[in-house]
Amino acid sequence: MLAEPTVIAPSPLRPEVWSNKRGGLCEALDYYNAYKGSIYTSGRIVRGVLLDGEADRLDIFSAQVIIASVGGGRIKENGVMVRTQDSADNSVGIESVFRTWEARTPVAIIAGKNHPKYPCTPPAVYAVLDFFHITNVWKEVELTARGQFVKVWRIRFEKVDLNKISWWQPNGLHISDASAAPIPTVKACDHCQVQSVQVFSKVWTCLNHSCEAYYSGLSDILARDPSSLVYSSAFINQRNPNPIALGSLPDLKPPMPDLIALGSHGTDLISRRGFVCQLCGCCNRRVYWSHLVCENKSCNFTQPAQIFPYPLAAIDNEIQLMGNFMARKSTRNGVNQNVLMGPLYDPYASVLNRHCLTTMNTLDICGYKVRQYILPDNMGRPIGSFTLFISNPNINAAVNGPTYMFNELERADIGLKRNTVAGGTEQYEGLSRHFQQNFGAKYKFAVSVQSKGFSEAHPVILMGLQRLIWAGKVAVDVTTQVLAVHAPHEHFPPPMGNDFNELLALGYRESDSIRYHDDGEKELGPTVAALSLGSPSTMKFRPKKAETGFDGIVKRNSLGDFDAILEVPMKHGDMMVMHGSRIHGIYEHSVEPRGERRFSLTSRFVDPAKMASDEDRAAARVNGAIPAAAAAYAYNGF
Ligand SMILES: O=C(O)CCC(=O)C(=O)O
Ligand SMILES: [Fe+2]
Repeated sequence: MLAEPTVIAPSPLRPEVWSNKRGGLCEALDYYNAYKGSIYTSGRIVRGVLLDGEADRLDIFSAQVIIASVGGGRIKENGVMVRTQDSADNSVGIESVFRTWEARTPVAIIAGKNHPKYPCTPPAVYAVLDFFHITNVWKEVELTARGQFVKVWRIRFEKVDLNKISWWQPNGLHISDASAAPIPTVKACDHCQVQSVQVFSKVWTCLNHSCEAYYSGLSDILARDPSSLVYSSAFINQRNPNPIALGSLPDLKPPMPDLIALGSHGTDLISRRGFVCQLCGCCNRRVYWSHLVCENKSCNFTQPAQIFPYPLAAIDNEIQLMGNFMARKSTRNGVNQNVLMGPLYDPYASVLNRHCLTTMNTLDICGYKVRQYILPDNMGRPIGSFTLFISNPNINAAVNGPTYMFNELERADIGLKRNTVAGGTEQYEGLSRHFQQNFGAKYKFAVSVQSKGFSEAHPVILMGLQRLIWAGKVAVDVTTQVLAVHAPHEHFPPPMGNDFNELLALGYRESDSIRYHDDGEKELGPTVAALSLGSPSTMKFRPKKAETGFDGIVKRNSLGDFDAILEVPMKHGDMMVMHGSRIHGIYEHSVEPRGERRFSLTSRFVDPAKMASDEDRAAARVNGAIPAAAAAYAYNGF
């Protein structure tokens, strides 16, 4: 049983580093990047340990010594986690603990607010204590709340810097001179000859759990009164020689990264890390594209992010690499091998399932190479089209063209931010990987995205909107004509109908991507168009898992998901149009940027008549109205 929490006073000292969000720790601290579990390892060495509600009766949380348990299966019983199994000797966690003990490297310890032995009022959900070194690791027998005996690993940590007052217990026992500390009894076992320290107050026992004499002398106490087993004060108060030079410790409170010195251009991985606020110590995630903002509501730290222009030569290089990747893939998939397939020969896609994609079309429209793929249902009936407008250097370099738009978006702050993913509490709140800002009518994406009216949008948004309206209409016209000749069918979607009244701007940094999803929200018109700016990406389609009609036509992977049936590159200046609402019932799509700075502008028609509230309808009318200023950017392909 865990001890009843007692009323404890706040400490007069504050932690240097803290967070109310697990994601804040993980994004800001190199020594704790684990979203799950209590141990963070890298290179198979423990860098950080998080101690929270799952503490045991014998765990110790004192000013300079921490004793914690690791491993063992637990289940939740009456709201409390109860151990049900012995801790394994060969788990990755315990092996890393032994390796760390041997390597004598520092371990940062973080206290969670639910630790039952917190010696002061927890100042935050998570508060970093300090760096510790491991002094002992041993296996103990513990009586669980279920009345079962299980074996658990215990680790004794000692603070590295014994001269620093511990904020969590400033009045606790601080021993600064190891030679002044008591020395616990150490004895060799008569049976196995292995030396064990006397950990318990009552009696010495052999702690070698593979020895027959393990726990000898304790079985009586365990059977009669296990709660009388407590640690010996000499064992707790001992101070071991510190193996770590203070000057070699990493920063407990890392400084703001010097991105210029690191050679960062501003959207690479090194620049995406969160940061520890130098004013208040809060661990922050990188939430905004163009700013660093402290997430502590009572702190006002904010700083513009350093994002330098991304050279077009770098984008060309990324296109080259993507081309190599896709060529290898298309050779493997046989996409370009089988010339006999005639009209299905496609030198562009790296995945193309010929049994699935029955019609394909290549056209020249206003300088764009336009490729169209018809998507079928599982009976082979066309349900929609995917049209790609492939741009070229002339189109990209034109006045108000893609290169101008890209450069403007690099400089402007259009409000891009990561939004919270539904479901989590504040403590475990998840953020989308990429950055978003919606314009026009409200669009409920997987996450709820803030929306601005087109009248307050940056001119680039209006330029994008005009281009997408043009591409949408052309793609729908081509689809209609092609199908009237080749595959007239009642299942095919109706024409576009309404102009777009919504535009979602997305920003992707290095290694961001958007996982498989559909754009099938019920309020949406049948057409979705997107303009790609900057780094290239690949877009994939696959039938949804439940579409069993595709079995035998499309392979499934080990998770049971279908393989992609189509994968195409989208490069700087390219546009794509998905037409046909049923596409989103049957298929899902994903986008994987293959470079370090990409913006996409996607437009849809969100039908006010299908919105949930009058308020949303009114907002859609106001925000979705295209302002007169947009006329300056009207686009007809040239
Ligand atoms: O980034 C893109 O090009 C498309 C993103 C997408 O699929 C979406 O916004 O739904
Ligand atoms: Fe999408």
